[in-house]
Amino acid sequence: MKYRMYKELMEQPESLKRTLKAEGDRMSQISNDIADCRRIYLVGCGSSLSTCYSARDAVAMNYELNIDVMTGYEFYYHRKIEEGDSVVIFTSQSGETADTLAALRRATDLGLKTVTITNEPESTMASESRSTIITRCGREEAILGTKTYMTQLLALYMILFGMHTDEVSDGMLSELEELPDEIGRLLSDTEDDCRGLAEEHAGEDIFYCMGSGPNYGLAYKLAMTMLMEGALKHACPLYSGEFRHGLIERVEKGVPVIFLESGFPGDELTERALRFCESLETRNIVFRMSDYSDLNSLLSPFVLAVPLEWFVYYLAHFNGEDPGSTRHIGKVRY
Ligand SMILES: N[C@@H]1[C@@H](O)[C@H](O)[C@@H](COP(=O)(O)O)O[C@@H]1O
Repeated sequence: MKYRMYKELMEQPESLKRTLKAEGDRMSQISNDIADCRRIYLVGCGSSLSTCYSARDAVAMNYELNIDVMTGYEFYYHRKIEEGDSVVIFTSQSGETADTLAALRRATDLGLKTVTITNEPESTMASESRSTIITRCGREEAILGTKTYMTQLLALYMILFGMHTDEVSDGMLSELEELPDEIGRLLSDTEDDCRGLAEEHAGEDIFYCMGSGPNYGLAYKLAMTMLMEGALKHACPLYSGEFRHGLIERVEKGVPVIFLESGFPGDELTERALRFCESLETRNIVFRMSDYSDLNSLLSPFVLAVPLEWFVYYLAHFNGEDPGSTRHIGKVRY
């Protein structure tokens, strides 16, 4: 049986391709416009917030930029927001989320440069923001965000790496162009294995999800939207380095822990946590970038998202749930 989300998953390569084509020039124009900004705020909620974490952490591994990530209401209520040479980049697939919209209005009141990355050209945020990037996904129904996640992340990487002119950014910008094909390949190559993995773990109630560097953002998305919203499972995200400050006391034989590993410096801690978990015989599920793609490891939040999407899709299926549906909150209204 195929749920509606299936089609949206399959549309990810085309959405990436269309977004690159239609918005590539505007993204590099924004990179130039904000190149001298002293501080960059990245603001979003849920799946959109996760793209902010990943982009910040990918950039931080290469450049010294002042980037703060905040949820919509955090930005709204934060007493001190640096004014002057600051830019606020908002991510909201609907362009209507109340939290993020409140933050946009505060940024506008403060006279800050604002950029909104959204999938809805007619949304309130698109009309109130100084600049906009429109991700070209067509309507997305799945609560957890699939193609809008991929394209938002693409836009953030394009803008933030595009602020630099050196080998790292040139390499990154050209590898981003390869993503549509790579994501297409992964969609067909990983479905069967991840379906099997989901069947094996269908009865679990909770998953701990950890990653380091740019994979933390993906671990956050995995727990908050993919597992909790999509598969209706309990889930908890954490930075790998935080393992020994809480979870270490809770892991025991049989507890499922998902590890995202991409060979980042911080993955030394991911590996250490994995070895500890192995010694306790927890149920470890490991997603390694090197098993899936030869692209730059900084692109692992795109690459690993695909097997995770299949895992979550089938986890919901084996529990009799529609992975794209919602019980309470509803897809943000348009
Ligand atoms: N249930 C949805 C999440 O899945 C989504 O990530 C978030 C942000 O939505 P948007 O990206 O439209 O601002 O809103 C709701 O909480």
